[in-house]
Amino acid sequence: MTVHLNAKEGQIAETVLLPGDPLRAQHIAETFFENPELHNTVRGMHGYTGTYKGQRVSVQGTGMGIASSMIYVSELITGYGCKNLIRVGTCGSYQPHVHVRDLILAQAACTDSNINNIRFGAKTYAPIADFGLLLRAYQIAQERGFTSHVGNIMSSDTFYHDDFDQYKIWADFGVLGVEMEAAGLYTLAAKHGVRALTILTVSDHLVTREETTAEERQMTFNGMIEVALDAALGL
Ligand SMILES: O=P(O)(O)O[C@H]1O[C@H](CO)[C@@H](O)[C@H]1O
Ligand SMILES: O=c1cc[nH]c(=O)[nH]1
Repeated sequence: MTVHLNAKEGQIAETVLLPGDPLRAQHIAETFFENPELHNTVRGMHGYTGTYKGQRVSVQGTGMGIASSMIYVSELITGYGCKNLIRVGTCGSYQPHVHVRDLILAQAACTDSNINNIRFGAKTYAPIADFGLLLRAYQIAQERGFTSHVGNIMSSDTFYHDDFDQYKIWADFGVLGVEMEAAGLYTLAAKHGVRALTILTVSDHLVTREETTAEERQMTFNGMIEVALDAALGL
């Protein structure tokens, strides 16, 4: 047990999918896992372990934001020995060519969080995905015919900005979209020498203002889950 997870030793697999939403964790376990078992109940942040195509795999909700998700990522790595961490989340698109329901494979993550300034001071650390996982996920997405974009994203501490148009500075530098966790995940994975990737489904669009429903965000977006699970097979 760790401070925020009450799974027993050995109850969590080396590969863990990480949605922000604990109800998406339940949906993933019930839809994709054989024999899913609930491994965490602390704070209602549900986590499940089962098998996928015969390989043990877990899914753990992380909550929203770098602060919450880094607690779970830290405990999964240091408390349970997890080695392959794949975030499966939603994001807003910053780019006209990146459409709602497209996939983004986050090669790297900018952030407005102070989390890395605490570590690195005035120097800038560049949080990046594991290249092997990224390549596998991209190839699988291509084979399945999913529209996917590989590139830089923004992990923001702020969902509601006072100035809506502030995203344009990032869009001008090619950043594809915005979520709230990947930069923390990539930084911790690098520190501990484990693999990490973030796969996102575009749930809303900052340019066109198109949106999806909460139910769709919780219950669908299964394409990215298939990509994540198949990319981790054999690891
Ligand atoms: O869909 P999830 O994984 O929660 O990800 C995105 O959605 C939340 C904001 O609505 C943030 O956690 C953001 O990163
Ligand atoms: O963090 C997020 C997630 C989805 N859409 C956004 O605009 N931001």
